Amino acid sequence: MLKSIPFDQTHAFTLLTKHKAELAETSIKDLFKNDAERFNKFSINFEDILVDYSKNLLTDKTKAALIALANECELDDAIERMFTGDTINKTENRSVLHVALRNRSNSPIAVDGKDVMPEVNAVLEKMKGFSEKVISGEWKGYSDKAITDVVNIGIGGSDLGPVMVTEALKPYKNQLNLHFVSNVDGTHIAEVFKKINPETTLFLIASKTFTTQETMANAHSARDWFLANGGSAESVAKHFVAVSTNEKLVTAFGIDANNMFGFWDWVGGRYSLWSAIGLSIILSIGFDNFIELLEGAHAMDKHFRTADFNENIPVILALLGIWYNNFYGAETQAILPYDQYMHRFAAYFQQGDMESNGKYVGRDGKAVDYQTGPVIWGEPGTNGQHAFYQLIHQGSKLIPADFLAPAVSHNQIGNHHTLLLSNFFAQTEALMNGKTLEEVEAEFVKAGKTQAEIDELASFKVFKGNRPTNSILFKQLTPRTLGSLVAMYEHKIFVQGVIWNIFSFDQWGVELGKQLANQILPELSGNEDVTSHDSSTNGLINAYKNWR
Ligand SMILES: O=P(O)(O)OC[C@H]1O[C@H](O)[C@@H](O)[C@@H](O)[C@@H]1O
Repeated sequence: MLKSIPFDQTHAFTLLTKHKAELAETSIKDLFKNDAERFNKFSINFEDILVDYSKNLLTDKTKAALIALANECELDDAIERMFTGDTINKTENRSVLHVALRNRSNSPIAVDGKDVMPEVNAVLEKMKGFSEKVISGEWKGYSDKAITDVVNIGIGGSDLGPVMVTEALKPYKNQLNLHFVSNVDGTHIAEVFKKINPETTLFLIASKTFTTQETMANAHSARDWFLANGGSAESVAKHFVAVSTNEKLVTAFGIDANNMFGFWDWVGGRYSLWSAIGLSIILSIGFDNFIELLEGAHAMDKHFRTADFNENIPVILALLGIWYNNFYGAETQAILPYDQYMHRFAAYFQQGDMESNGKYVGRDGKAVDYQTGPVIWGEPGTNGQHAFYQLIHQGSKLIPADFLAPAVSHNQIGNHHTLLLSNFFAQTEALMNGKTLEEVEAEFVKAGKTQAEIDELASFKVFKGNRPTNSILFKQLTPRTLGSLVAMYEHKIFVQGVIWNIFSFDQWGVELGKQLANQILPELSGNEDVTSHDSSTNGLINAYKNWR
C-alpha cells in the first residue's frame, strides 16, 4: 500500500518555496544566455523521441530540489509497488497493472499470488485470431458477406483511447471502416446507422463494467436496429462481440461468451486501450501494429522503472508540472500536437489526467490544501495558434504547454510539413523570448511611425515572454512511438498523483454523475410537475416536460 506523505509538509516543499523567490528576477532567456550547454543539459533522448525541457523556469538547483521532493515522497517505492501488482488503488482494493498488458518481456507479474501474464497473452491470441478472420474477410455476416464496417460502442475509457489511437495511426489503416458511438444522444448512433449495412457490420460493445447507461442504451439500440433491418436473433453472434470484465452481463445481453474478449479489474478504464478494449484498434491497423504500440509502451515502462530520476522523462515532466501548478499557481496544462493525426490526443488525456488526479482528498483521507490535477486542454497546431494562443502569449495566466511534433510527416505534400514545423519551432521560442518595449519601438521606427503613434500603440505589442514549454520532437508517428508517448503521459500522471498524495486510480466523482442521472430518469416520464428538487432543477425539468 502507498504511504501517506503530505506533500506540502516535506522539507523539499519548503526549499522549493524559497527557491521560487530566488528565481523572481530570472528569465528563461537569460538562463540560455548564461549557459551554452543548457539544451544538452535539459533534454533527453529516448529511442526516436527527443524531449527538450530546457525552455522552462528551471536551474540545476530547481531540478535537484524537485528530485529531492520525489525522493522524499518515496516515488521509487511507489513505482515498484505499481509494477509488482501491489493494491495501490486502495479505495477499490485493486492493483494497477496496465503495464502488464504491454509487458512484452513476459516476466511474471502476480496479483494475489497468481501470474497474470498467461491470461494477458491468451486474450491477445484470441484477439489476433479473431481480427485476422475479420480483416481477411473469412468472418462472414449473416448473408455470407465479409465485414466492411466496425462500430465500437463504448464511452470514457472504452472509447477515447481507441478513437485517439485509430485517428493517430490512420496511415496504418486497412480497408475496414471504423465508427465510434459513445454519446447517449441518439444523434450519435443515428448518424452511424446512415453509413452502415447490417449485413456487413460488426458491433463491438466495449464496457469494462457492462453497466454504463450510455453504452447499454446504444448497444440495445444497435441490436434493435440490426433486428429491424434484416438481422435475426440467431445471426446476432456474427455481428455482435463484447469487450468487458463482466461475463455474466455480457451473456445476459445475448452475446455468446465465445465472442467476448475479457480483461480484469486491475485495468483502469482510462488505462485500458492496451487491453481487449484495443480490439477496435487491432481491427483498424492489424495485430502486428498493435503489438508495436504495446512494444513502444513497454520500452517507456522500462525507462520509467529503471532510469535515474535525473534522466527519467515521465518523472521530469511530472515535476515540472508540479513546479508550475503548486509554486506558480498555474491551473492548466496545454497539450499541443503539431500533427493532425493526433487531433484527439489532448481529449484523450483530459480523461487520463483529470479523471486520475482530479481529487481533493489525500491518501490519509483528509482534504489537501494545495492544487492537484491541472485542467488539460489543447488542439492541434496550427489551428490552436489562430484560436487560443493569444491567451498563452499575452494573457494574464501562466499556461505551461507541451508542444509535440513529428520530424517526418506521413503526407509529404509540397512544403506543408516545413511550414508546420517552422510554426512549431517559432512558437516555443517566441513564448520564451517575448518582445521588449525597445524591440517594439524599433520596429515602429523602421515602419516609419511617428513618436505619437509609437507612444500610443507600443505597449500593446509587448510580450513578456518567460512562458514555459516542453518540446517533444519525434521522428515519425509510428505505432511504437505513439505507444511510448502515451505511456510517457500515463506515468507522468502517476508520478504527480504520488507526490500530491492522492489516489489516482479511482473515479468517485464520475460514479456520482451516473447515480444522479438514474434518480432523475423516472421523473421525466408522465406529465405531472416535478417538485422534489431545488427550484432551478424543478423549473428546468418542468419546462422540458411542457415543450417535448
Ligand atoms: O467501460 P465502462 O465500464 O463502460 O466505463 C466507462 C467509463 O465510465 C465512467 O465514466 C468512468 O468509470 C470511466 O473511467 C470509464 O472509462
